[in-house]
Amino acid sequence: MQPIQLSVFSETARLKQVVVHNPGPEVDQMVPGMMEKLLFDDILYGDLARQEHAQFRQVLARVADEVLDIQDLFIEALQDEGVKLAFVEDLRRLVGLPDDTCNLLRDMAPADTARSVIGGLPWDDMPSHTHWEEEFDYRVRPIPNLLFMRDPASVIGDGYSVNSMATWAREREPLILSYVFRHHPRLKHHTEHDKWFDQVTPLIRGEIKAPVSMEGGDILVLSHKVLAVGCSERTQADAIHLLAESLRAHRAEDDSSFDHLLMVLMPKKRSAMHLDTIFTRTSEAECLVYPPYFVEGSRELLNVTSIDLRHPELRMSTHPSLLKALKRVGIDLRPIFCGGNDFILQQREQWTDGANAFCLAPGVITSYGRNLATAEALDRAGYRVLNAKEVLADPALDLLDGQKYLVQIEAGELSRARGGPRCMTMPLAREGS
Ligand SMILES: NC(=O)NCCC[C@H](N)C(=O)O
Repeated sequence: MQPIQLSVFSETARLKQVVVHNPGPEVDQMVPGMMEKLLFDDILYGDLARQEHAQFRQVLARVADEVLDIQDLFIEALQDEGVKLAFVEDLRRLVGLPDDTCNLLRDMAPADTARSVIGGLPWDDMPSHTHWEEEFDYRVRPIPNLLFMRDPASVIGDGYSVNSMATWAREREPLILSYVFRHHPRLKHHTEHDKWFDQVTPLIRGEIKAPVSMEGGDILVLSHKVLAVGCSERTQADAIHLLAESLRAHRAEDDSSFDHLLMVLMPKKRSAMHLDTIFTRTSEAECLVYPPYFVEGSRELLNVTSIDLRHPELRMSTHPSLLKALKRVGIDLRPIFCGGNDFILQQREQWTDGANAFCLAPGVITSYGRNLATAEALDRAGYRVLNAKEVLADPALDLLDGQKYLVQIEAGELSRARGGPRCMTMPLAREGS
């Protein structure tokens, strides 16, 4: 197996390896009484969600070298019996599983352990009439949000972060990612030195009681030198400071690392749960934005605190907006409006992840097809708008021919889980970095 060198110094450079997760049985088990606690806005029609996700993966594969599923990587990591036993023990410490459940997970083949941890494991005698309202009684509960691979871990430059989730529903996901980074045959050459952030390991060891939260949707690697991180409903300022400290310490050893971390002060609300729900980069010169938060003159403009990572002591400055702060560090982006110029469509399409495009290569993005006003705005900005079916039916179409493209994917089901295309991906490596 060819080792994978972590390398993400850009939001736009051509994708090499990217990790996703096809929504499995974990989404089929959801009943209305579970939705709110499990952070979905509806129950999904699983088969259709899987068809949509398959189309999404095929679009990614038109440009990326490899599109990997986290479940496969997890199974491959668990092939080592010692790793499997250690994982079950850490899961027990993290969430307090009873002994007989741990024994079951230990005795399973790796694929079954992984399937149970992700898809859930009911009690043998679970009554078929169970009415889920408040109680969540599974032997091992399902983790349907793993579909949003962006959030539980992040590759930042040539290192990674094991994130810590703000909600109970997602607390198990980073442990899976931590095991994949540390034990997968293609990734395990990376050491602790390459890990920027991890609250999960100290929590399991009893070294900390309450982790500070940070989720990957808030982390954008905008260049070799600049990161933007949302201080949001899901990511706490203390976590961002820990990340900044870690990057700064690394920089002291090797000055090729990041110079600036721009902390975007976000409203604490579900519609803008992560920075990537309101701002994504689409090309070297452009970004998609939810206008009220980024456009000069708006009363809701988001302020930015810039942390200078080049100095041993903490140096911070404040800026009125992200676009201005970026300009000061040499990144001059033209905003394209999610929802176009109509303020009702801006709100509607932001809610359905119109601002959450995923970049496959500079100027080549994929987004949800339902956001028509956003597509029109991209069309006006010179993006050739195609639907995924047309693209996939035409093998001669070269998305890397130098034009700008928006490939619209079908996502009537996926969008009900309240996350968009960028949320569904975790790049491991992009080109040229
Ligand atoms: N980066 C993202 O914005 N991820 C979307 C996560 C959606 C998921 N249902 C959640 O609420 O965590």
